[in-house]
Amino acid sequence: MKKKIVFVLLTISLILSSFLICNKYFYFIPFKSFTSGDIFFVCTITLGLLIYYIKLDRNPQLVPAAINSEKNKDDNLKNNKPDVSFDDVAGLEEIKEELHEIIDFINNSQKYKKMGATIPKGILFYGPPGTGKTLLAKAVAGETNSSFYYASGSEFVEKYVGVGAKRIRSLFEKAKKNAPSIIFIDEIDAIGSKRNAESNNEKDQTLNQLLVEMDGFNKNSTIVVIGATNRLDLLDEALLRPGRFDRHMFVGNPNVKAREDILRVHTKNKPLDASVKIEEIAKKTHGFSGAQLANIANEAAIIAVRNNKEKIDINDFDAAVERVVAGLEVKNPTVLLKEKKMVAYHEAGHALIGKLLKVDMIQKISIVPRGHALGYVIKFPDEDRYLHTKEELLHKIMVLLGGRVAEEIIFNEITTGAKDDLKKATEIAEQMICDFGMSSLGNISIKEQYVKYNIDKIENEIKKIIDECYKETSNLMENNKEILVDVASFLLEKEIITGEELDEIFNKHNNPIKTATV
Ligand SMILES: Nc1ncnc2c1ncn2[C@@H]1O[C@H](COP(=O)(O)OP(=O)(O)OP(=O)(O)O)[C@@H](O)[C@H]1O
Ligand SMILES: [Zn+2]
Repeated sequence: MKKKIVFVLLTISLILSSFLICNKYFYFIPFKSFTSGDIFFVCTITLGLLIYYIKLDRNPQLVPAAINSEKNKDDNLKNNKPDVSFDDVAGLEEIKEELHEIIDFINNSQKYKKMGATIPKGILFYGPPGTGKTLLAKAVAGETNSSFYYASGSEFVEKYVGVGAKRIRSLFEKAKKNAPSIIFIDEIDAIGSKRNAESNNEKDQTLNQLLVEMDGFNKNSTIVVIGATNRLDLLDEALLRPGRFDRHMFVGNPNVKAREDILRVHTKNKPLDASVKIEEIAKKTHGFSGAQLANIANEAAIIAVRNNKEKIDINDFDAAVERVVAGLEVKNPTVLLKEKKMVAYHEAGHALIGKLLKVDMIQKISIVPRGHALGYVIKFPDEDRYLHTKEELLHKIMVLLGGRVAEEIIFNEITTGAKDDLKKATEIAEQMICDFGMSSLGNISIKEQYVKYNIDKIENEIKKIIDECYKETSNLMENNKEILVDVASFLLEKEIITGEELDEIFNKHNNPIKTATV
């Protein structure tokens, strides 16, 4: 507002001073009586207004644009009472159990207040993306008939000092007005990451404001703030202190039972053919997040519609899983014959080592290009595993190296196709050294901040592990070269090979030699 008034005054004085100058030097009529002193006076005022206007422009709280954008962002905060209950959240039983207490606090807050108990203010959900953190927060709001305010941490990150803090303030004001409320702040690490000497002032102010708000509320109104992050380790200690986000709940990827439940929730309203066995799909989707499973159910329905089917059958689900794993099938790919051969051997290399070392169950190998991949192996572990031995990790690395080793053994040439394999293999080796104490550096864990001081030693160790695995993989593959050739030839001809067909090829060769000594 202030800026607008200044702008109008500035415009008037600019017009007036231009008019007076023109009047003096070009002698328009009728204001010949103005003196140079008058002109100087008006010009000085104009200049003063101009300087004031420019200064105002640099002050963020008063910039119309900033206020405007804030308004828009506030409008994005969904002020509603979500129609989501715990029945919509599959799996995550322990978390739901813990949240029941919070729900009771909100639903019967007077009972607790009478006893002098304070209601928990902040809950932190952490874990990988797509695991249902937002869904859980909405369900808490749904179960307590609370207003739900969604905000993403990145919305508060602004260039101008004070804008983020102001936004936090207005978010809490709204929540208080409509209490009971659940405020959900996704990606809270965007504002709540550890403060250090290089921190920027704006982020610190925003975080401080959040802390102040959290310390101040709940005397009379019932508000629970739920934060979500993929990285708990990045958060500032101040945020995790008692009275703030002091309840931490890990929301992880679902196990086989939970995957089954999630698939059931998302196929509830879909017509399924008798061929669809949800528990089988759950077994084949190890490592998938809830969001990916929801996506699979939806994709399967879309594929069934495209094929003019009345019901969704197992083929639609298989195609949907494949699409989520490997991306869209590339129609009419222009892959050269030599490239195709390379890809066939590369994928056969992964499959051969995988089967020999019994790492995961191979469901399908394909050299039909999808997404960025020219070929791929779809596999799933026998069971959900939480512990891995050193040997198992080394075997995983060997399977990843299997593609490149096959290229080298057959073509005496290596390709760029192993890029992702090498990245994953290196990551496993690095974890073995820095997290699991499984290298010659000893039974130690190397914290992230100390990695840079030990980088040479770590790189040496990584190289040692990868080189050894590579050598073992080469030996294993040389010893079973015939199986490799058979699998690759089958792939070249048919482009796709199923788990059963792979078993048949293996069964033809009586004694695969499994001399991996790592
Ligand atoms: N446990 C679950 N039960 C049912 N559906 C789920 C579950 N987990 C995820 N989903 C589905 O996945 C979608 C995305 O999940 P959500 O947005 O809650 O994940 P998130 O953990 O908040 O992800 P991000 O960290 O990326 O924000 C949900 O809308 C829901 O359809
Ligand atoms: Zn590969």
